[in-house]
Amino acid sequence: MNVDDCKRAAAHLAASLVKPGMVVGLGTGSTAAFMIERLGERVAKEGLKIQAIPTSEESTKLARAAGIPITTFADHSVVDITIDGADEVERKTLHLIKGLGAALLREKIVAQASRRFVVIVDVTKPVDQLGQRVPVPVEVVPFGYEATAARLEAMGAKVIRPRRHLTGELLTTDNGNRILDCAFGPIDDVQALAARLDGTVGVVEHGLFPNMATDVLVATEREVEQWAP
Ligand SMILES: O=C[C@H](O)[C@H](O)[C@H](O)COP(=O)(O)O
Repeated sequence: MNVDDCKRAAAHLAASLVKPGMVVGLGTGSTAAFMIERLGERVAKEGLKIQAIPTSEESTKLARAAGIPITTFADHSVVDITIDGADEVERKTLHLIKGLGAALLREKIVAQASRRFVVIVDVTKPVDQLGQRVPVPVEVVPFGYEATAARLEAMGAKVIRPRRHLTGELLTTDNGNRILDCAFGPIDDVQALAARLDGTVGVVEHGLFPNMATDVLVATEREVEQWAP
């Protein structure tokens, strides 16, 4: 199995957890895209009746193309299940880093409103310590982002600023903000760092998701392992 086959395997197992009548949070990214495609197949072939809250404009487009009915928090304050990818999963704690796809703010809003938050990853994502492989994406308001970057650097981050598209164009999130990727290196106390980022002026949200996943499905070459906190 290549990486895409692994992502698809985890995505399909997660999609099988969705039951008729559920409000479903749709994550963002390449792994979540396989799950959206699979849910679309279930809607078309089994007549599965669900309503979905996507976590990005990109996932909204995919859901519409797949024929999945969309709803909003105006009609549903609680989400039954959210299925989303991640950039790193800490093996011992199941804390996550998310947001390399710039969708972290809506992803966190939807995950926090969910009864169950199922994370789907391939075998490249688990790490011993968060921050080991990827930076922490931090969504900041455009005004004064240089000052915000300086604050983040004072907290020990090497800040790559601000994120651009591959074309070189400055990235604007779905919420009109910027992303500063903050390399902290291996993070000893994820919750303490999350609290400091929460308290930083100019920071809208960050990609640390401590104690949020209720299930992590990790696809290896041979099977999909199911981890729980
Ligand atoms: O902002 C993006 C999200 O947090 C994604 O869920 C995360 O980057 C994982 O994406 P992928 O499944 O493409 O590796």
